[in-house]
Amino acid sequence: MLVFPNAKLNLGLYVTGQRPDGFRNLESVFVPLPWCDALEVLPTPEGTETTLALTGIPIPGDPATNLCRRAYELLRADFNLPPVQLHLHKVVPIGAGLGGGSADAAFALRALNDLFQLNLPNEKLQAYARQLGSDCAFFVVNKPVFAYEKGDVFEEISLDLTGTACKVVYPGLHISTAEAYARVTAAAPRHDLRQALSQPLETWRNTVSNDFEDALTPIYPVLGEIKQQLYAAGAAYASLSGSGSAVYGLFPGQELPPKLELPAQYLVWDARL
Ligand SMILES: C[C@](O)(CO)[C@H](O)COP(=O)(O)OP(=O)(O)OC[C@H]1O[C@@H](n2ccc(N)nc2=O)[C@H](O)[C@@H]1O
Ligand SMILES: Nc1ncnc2c1ncn2[C@@H]1O[C@H](COP(=O)(O)OP(=O)(O)OP(=O)(O)O)[C@@H](O)[C@H]1O
Repeated sequence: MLVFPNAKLNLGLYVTGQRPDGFRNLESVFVPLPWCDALEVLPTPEGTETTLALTGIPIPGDPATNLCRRAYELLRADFNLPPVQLHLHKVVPIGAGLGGGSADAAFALRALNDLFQLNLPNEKLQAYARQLGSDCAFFVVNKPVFAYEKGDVFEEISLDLTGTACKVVYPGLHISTAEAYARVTAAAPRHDLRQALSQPLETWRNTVSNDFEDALTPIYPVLGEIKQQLYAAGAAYASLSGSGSAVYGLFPGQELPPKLELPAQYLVWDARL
């Protein structure tokens, strides 16, 4: 079975409080971004080892702790799954705030559920996904949502950005999520995100913000420079995604986003949502 785990964008993000479990509460709107990895899951005969082949962008850390493998181990513990061959081709940048690793985990759960006909409903898959990371549960249903608590409890919203031209710029900075959270002071949300995002996209610039952007831009000025370039090129809205370092711009009404003069080592994704 071959699946294509996609990334996500955060439209606004407020870190709203400290939780007893050490995590933070947040409020954010998540939307799918069709920048994708590829993940193949094949059953192998009993008696063989489960394997994980990794190609594409190198993933830091021990492959034994790769989120695809952890997703498999989680289900195997409960469902006595046969061994599998996993092959992850990594395309979405890491430490980018795009949820790429989380998507790999959630798509692995979904693929194993389908392949072995486990018939787990989305609520059960989300419960497994939450054990693998706060962002993972979003990718089970993979539709725009207002997310709260750890970013893993959702309320449906009617927000349709389909067809909107979008540019995502990854400047090659790997910002660890834990480091980013450590730099943000929790506070009450400045706006009701659902209300702000129901207004025309051109108004979001004044109402929709990301607390990580405010905390990280003084340390990594390049984030502010990219955002300024996106606005100068005609973006109606531009922001850091999640805890960065990817910065995106939305260009409604345009076929494709304009070209930007950017250093050759930056990764750029240009397409329509
Ligand atoms: C920044 C976001 O991408 C916004 O969508 C997410 O909140 C990050 O989610 P994630 O990458 O799945 O994060 P996790 O793997 O669950 O946690 C990584 C680290 O981020 C911090 N963390 C994460 C989520 C959260 N609600 N509060 C936190 O404080 C914790 O220090 C944790 O050890
Ligand atoms: N399949 C995977 N893809 C990417 N990173 C993975 C994967 N499996 C495990 N990891 C680990 O997760 C770390 C990336 O997590 P981090 O939260 O810093 O970045 P991120 O891109 O914002 O994460 P996420 O993609 O989960 O939102 C990597 O350094 C790597 O060690």
